[in-house]
Amino acid sequence: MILTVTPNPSLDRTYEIPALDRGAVLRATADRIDPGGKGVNVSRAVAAAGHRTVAVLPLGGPAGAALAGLLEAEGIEVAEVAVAGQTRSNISVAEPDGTLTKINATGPELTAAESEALLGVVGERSAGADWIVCCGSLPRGLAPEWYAELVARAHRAGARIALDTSGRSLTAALRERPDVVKPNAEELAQAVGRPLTTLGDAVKAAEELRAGGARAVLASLGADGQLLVDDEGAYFGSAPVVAVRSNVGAGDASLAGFLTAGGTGPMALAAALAHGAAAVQLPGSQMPAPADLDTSAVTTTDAVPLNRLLTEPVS
Ligand SMILES: O=P(O)(O)OC[C@@]1(O)O[C@H](CO)[C@@H](O)[C@@H]1O
Repeated sequence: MILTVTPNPSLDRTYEIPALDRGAVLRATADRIDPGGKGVNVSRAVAAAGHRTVAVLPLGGPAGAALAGLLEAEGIEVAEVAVAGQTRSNISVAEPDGTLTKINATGPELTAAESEALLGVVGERSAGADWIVCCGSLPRGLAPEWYAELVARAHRAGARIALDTSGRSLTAALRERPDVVKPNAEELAQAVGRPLTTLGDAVKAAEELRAGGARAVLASLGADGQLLVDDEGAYFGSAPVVAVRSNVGAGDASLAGFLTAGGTGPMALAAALAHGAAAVQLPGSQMPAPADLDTSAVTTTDAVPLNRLLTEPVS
């Protein structure tokens, strides 16, 4: 079973439009609502692959109720902490050339009691979890060390932890030795405080996160591919994408693929790549089902071309 924790979930609304014209009234050619938040997406991809998952969520107001309803319709068990604030709605505006503009709301402020209740529910639901997957931004009211506390408690309960967050909440959690952290290139650069221009820069940065406490680093590098750095060494891989439709949730789909494929080594990296490539070719934050995956085109290598320039360098 994979238990996901999303402290700041959302209803994700996606509007497809011909072109983003600032200041104009724009008519959408298509729109959709997805249950959202990074851990929620991991649960959706895990469920789509036929594995058991439970999503731990603070939920409040009509958007919170709608989110729970959408997840239940996808067959995902929700472990809810009722909160007084309103669950947020996040907006994506997608253009035909693959450009995506996203507005993420702040979300509710959690009280100290709600924050503790959330940790409590994770503790209650951890029994039998193969992985506890902690994802996304922290809502107001939760200290940057909240994930560190969660990782410490989950390790005491014997579970493996995957963490996908950024900034201070990522760096503060490293000391508790999360089993996998999953930054994107920007988050990796931010964590080490330097630009990344080559694959070698990304490997060095991942090693620095490992020196800080992370046991393994799965880094998504956009169109360049993904990097896995763990005790065995460094692996790099890529998967071709025919046409980008929406990259929202692609990193979450990758993480789900990685974990359901064992959560370690090059086979799991290949699964992460196949899931990420499938997700960007689907609308909104739709998660790929097994039929969407094309594993034949994925390549991985442990001979990482360190001098290769990143197509989207982070400065
Ligand atoms: O504001 P956060 O927590 O950083 O990110 C939230 C979010 O952008 O992440 C998911 C995609 O990864 C979306 O479903 C959701 O809207």
